[in-house]
Amino acid sequence: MTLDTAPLPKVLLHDHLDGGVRPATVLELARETGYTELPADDPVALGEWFRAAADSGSLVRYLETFAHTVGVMQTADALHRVAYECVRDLSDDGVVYAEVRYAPEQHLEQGLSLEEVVEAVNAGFRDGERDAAVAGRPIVVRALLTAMRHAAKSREIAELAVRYRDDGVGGFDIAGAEAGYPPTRHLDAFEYLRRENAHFTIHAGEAFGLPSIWEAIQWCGAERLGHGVRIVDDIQQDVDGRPHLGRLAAFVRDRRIPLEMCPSSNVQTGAAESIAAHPITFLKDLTFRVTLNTDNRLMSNTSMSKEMQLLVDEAGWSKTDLLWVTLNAMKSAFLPFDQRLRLIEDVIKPGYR
Ligand SMILES: O=c1[nH]cnc2c1ncn2[C@H]1C[C@H](O)[C@@H](CO)O1
Ligand SMILES: [Zn+2]
Repeated sequence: MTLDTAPLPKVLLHDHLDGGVRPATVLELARETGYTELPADDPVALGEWFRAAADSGSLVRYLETFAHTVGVMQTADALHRVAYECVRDLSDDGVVYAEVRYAPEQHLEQGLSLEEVVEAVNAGFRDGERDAAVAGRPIVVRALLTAMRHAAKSREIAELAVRYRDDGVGGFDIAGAEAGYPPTRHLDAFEYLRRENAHFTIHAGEAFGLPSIWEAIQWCGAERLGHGVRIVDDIQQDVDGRPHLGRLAAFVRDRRIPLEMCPSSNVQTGAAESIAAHPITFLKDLTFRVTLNTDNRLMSNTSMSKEMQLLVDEAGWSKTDLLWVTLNAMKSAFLPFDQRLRLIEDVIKPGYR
């Protein structure tokens, strides 16, 4: 029997605002804001350009494509529009809770302050939530503020995340090229966040392996891992195929550290060979706290429904597996416990019955 993933309630913890802009919106904003660098001039061709360019097998080249979305997201109106459309697109896809991240420091080119960036995005999220509810597809959205790991603004962005924590911001993250930029470069930001009882996740174990995951958890105190796929390097299989977890993998599983896994993105950057061979299935079978995510809907031409469908069609996932990752994600959200529980009992479980 085929399984239609479209109607299932979904929870999304790892989605980049600047990686999910509609192609038609990129074109319109480029026209409005005078951005002249776009590599195509119709929405279909532009969408295809992003997907193909991101299909590079390298995280560094994959990240180069963001110049064109960040380039058109430099005004309050543009940020509001992109945030609003993001919420509407996610809710139309059946997402009931989402954490959407972006790097405020990348949106200052035309004179916005960090606060103005956050407030424009927040306003777009709130308007999107309101209209989605009116349309009968309620969704809760929180922002995660990202600092770029090659830059030196992480402490400032961490303070920004704390300042807005009661106003739509769920937590903090670091992203960007991983090799050469270990998370401990930003230890100061993470220590500050811990003292402030604030939430944070770290992109780790995507383009670089176990040392990055180990630093993120044991030095920086990450609550969740962005990707974390390379944790499989710490799991050996004996001749009978029985898995043996190393100390770090065992720690990640025993502590229930959530892995924000993004299968299509990983195939594009070369972190996984295929959807069928993606470690998410192996780790799910080993009962790691796996979650399923989109990463960049534009660059991967994907959605939560598509990521779910790919796992069903190419990796043998069942509806029970999809419910499991959805509950894992809701349990791991940077949202107060009572609100998580309410979404689980009132929305997610009924939606899978
Ligand atoms: O998968 C990723 N790994 C590391 N960095 C990423 C990934 N996807 C997006 N980014 C970067 C590029 C964006 O401009 C930035 C903020 O969303 O985060
Ligand atoms: Zn990411």
